[in-house]
Amino acid sequence: MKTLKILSASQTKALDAFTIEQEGIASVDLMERASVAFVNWFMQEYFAVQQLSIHVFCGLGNNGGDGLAIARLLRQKGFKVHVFVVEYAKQKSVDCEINFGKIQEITSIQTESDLAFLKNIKPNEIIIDALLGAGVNRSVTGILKTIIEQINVLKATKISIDIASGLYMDSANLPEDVILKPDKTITFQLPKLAMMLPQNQAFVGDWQVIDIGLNQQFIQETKVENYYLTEILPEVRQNFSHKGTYGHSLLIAGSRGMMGAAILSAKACLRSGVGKLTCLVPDFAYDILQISVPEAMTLTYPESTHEVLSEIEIDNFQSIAIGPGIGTKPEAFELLKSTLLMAKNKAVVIDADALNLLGTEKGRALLTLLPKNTILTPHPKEFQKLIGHTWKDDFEKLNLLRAFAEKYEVIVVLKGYQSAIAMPDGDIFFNSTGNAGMATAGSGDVLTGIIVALLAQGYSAKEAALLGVYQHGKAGDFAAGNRGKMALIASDIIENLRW
Ligand SMILES: NC(=O)C1=CN([C@@H]2O[C@H](COP(=O)(O)OP(=O)(O)OC[C@H]3O[C@@H](n4cnc5c(N)ncnc54)[C@H](O)[C@@H]3O)[C@@H](O)[C@H]2O)[C@H](O)CC1
Ligand SMILES: [K+]
Repeated sequence: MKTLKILSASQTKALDAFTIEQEGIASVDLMERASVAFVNWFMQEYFAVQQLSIHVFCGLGNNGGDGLAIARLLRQKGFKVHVFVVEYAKQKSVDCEINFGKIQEITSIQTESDLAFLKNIKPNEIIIDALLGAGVNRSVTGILKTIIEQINVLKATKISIDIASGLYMDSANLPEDVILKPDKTITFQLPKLAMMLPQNQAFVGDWQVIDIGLNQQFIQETKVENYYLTEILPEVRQNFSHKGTYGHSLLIAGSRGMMGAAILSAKACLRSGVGKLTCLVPDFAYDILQISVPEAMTLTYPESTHEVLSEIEIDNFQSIAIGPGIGTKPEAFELLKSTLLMAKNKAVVIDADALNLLGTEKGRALLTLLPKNTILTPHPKEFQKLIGHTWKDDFEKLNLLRAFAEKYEVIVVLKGYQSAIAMPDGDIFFNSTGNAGMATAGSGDVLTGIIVALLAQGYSAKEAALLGVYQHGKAGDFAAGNRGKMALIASDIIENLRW
């Protein structure tokens, strides 16, 4: 498994300082290294547009220093670069001052009347935002606020250095804060927590990490609770294996009008390496299941009663998933309750309607029945129901997610772009795969099928959740590559699973 740690602002500062000390270099040399890394990225991306104007906006701290160094380096490469230094305070940081001294042709901006030139910036030109970086510690005001507001309405491509100016890297901004809205953020060394959260979408754009060679040992030894998951691969399948090696899943899914959910989950499960799958569905759906998913076995229960599970040999199964399409009628509640009572010590996945049922007054009383390390896969609305209230911002949502996983000793996959996967030990992993095409009916049912299959094969709950979410996203990315995000349907995710 490969991850990038997400450090806090103070840890990032300490990493910076440690690298400087350890390598015996001056901080301005680290600034140069970061700027060279940015320019190398920029050359690959924009080499073809060398004749276009680039407008670099610099503040007075080290982010501004980066901007000045980048402007100098881009000019050396032959780009047409205009440099603006916004004099919002009296003093520059030491390294900003040094880079200020190394560059000519700077436009100084002190008042709002200096901003008339902004309207001459054309839509096909590039703006580099080096006004404020990781050092931002208060709401932006005055001339900085005005210039950010005016840059935000320009159509030019905006690229933020390290982080958008005005955005806090590890805490919530005020709703009224003015923050630069970049098309891209090129961040140094490690991703920042702010970049993981939906509320910051407009202030992040597409983000990318560039390596500036900060000290790896320090990163390794730094304790964090947030990670960005960049890769996780399945284990190799053994030559002398048979279907018994890979476990037997029980999938409890489907109801009248929602059998598709059961079928999608079942197919995804079978495409994810499970040895055997049994689907438990209402009696009317027997033929539907048998015809749609011939690889699965089918058990049924009378649609109208909740006396469902008494005949099931629960010990035959290594993993159980419940939820997709089961509906929220009282019978479904009884089905969920009896499943949980039987499933002690089992590897369990809870999704969709099962989450909606748990998210009722009566349902929340069942939370203590969840076997340790149960995997719950809510989207934000379902999670809100589970905890019984909403949150004021995404940072609070993350704290609630962590607290819930710790309290009930479960794993919670909060679905969405960069899904957050919370572990019982308090760690949260953000997924790097997936795309907006996957925001479509049935996508979650597919994820449930994948995860329950991995559990049956003996992956730990943590591995199954991480591997399942990652590969689900990867399949979605292949699918989007084949036919575009808008055309993507949940079945395409199943078709594009590659293990
Ligand atoms: N990560 C690294 O190892 C490296 C980072 N570099 C760059 O350095 C910045 C962080 O620099 P810093 O000087 O700490 O902060 P800023 O430039 O973001 O802030 C400047 C200055 O402004 C003050 N300030 C904070 N908030 C406001 C505000 N709302 N309005 C006005 N002024 C504000 C604050 O007190 C600061 O003193 C990082 O992002 C990277 O771009 C290195 O160059 C390379 C190594
Ligand atoms: K910036």
